[in-house]
Amino acid sequence: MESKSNFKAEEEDPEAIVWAQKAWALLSSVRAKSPLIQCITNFVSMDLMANTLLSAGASPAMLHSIEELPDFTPQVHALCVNVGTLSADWLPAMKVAAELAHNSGKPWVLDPVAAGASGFRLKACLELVELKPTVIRGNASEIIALANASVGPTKGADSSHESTDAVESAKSLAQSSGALVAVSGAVDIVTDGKRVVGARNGVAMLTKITATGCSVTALIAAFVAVDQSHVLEATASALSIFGIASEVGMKLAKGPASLRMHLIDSLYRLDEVCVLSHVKIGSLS
Ligand SMILES: Nc1ncnc2c1ncn2[C@@H]1O[C@H](COP(=O)(O)OP(=O)(O)O)[C@@H](O)[C@H]1O
Ligand SMILES: Cc1ncsc1CCOP(=O)(O)O
Ligand SMILES: [Mg+2]
Repeated sequence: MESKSNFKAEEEDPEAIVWAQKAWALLSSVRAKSPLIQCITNFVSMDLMANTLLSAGASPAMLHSIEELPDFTPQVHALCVNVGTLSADWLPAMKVAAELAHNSGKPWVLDPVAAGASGFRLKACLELVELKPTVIRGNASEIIALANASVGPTKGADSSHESTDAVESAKSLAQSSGALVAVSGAVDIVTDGKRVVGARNGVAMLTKITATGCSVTALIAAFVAVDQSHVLEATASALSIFGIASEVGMKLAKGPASLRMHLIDSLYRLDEVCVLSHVKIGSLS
């Protein structure tokens, strides 16, 4: 473990140390407050998403029955809606939950999985965007499809673009929707339509584990839940913290399956020295 005395970021880049301190403060706040995060998500991601939230200190509830929403959703600290295994019978509950969260002043985060894969999915995602998500987090292809409102050649849940290809799409989607938009990739990009911030943590092998994108979206919901007034900072910090957990986990992993395990263990064990010395967040504009 590095010692704080070896840490030179403060002398080298004052902005970097401010970001690192923010990320640590937000992770500490999630651990202290243990926000309740409702997840309406796909069948593939339920396990990893719930375990990601638990290892970060949050409290997950994978609850999607429309009959329960009026009682439950107003009580949560944030909502995560993910359309990964969308079917027509799930969409009404997603919309009702989004409206309940919005009307209760609770943040909600949209993951538009494979938004451009079909007309049905694109229309559903655009209708959800109308319901005022606090954050939209997708890969580059998903954000480009949403910003252009277009179905196109697709790799399904995976991206066929680099995150840097999607900066203008992300800015325009943020401006048109009022949401903070995050594009994941080798560089995670976060924009409110004016500011653009990049987070450069993470390992490429995350793309070989299904549902890591879904899980980092839920982690964003937990970070925004504990600091609703700084959505951009909370989103960039969640992306960076998840990336750091993967970097630490990668040192012990032999491949995707063991990285999945070490990712969760590392997220649970991250300490201040590790976070302060690993955060790589900075302005891109
Ligand atoms: N080339 C890469 N290098 C490092 N981290 C990456 C890379 N690609 C994606 N990631 C990370 O993997 C996680 C999932 O992102 P991504 O694969 O883009 O989402 P999705 O699974 O929704 O397509 C994010 O934490 C992201 O930062
Ligand atoms: C493979 C797959 N198919 C439908 S949802 C899903 C999981 C996608 O997870 P992620 O977007 O995090 O890779
Ligand atoms: Mg995804």
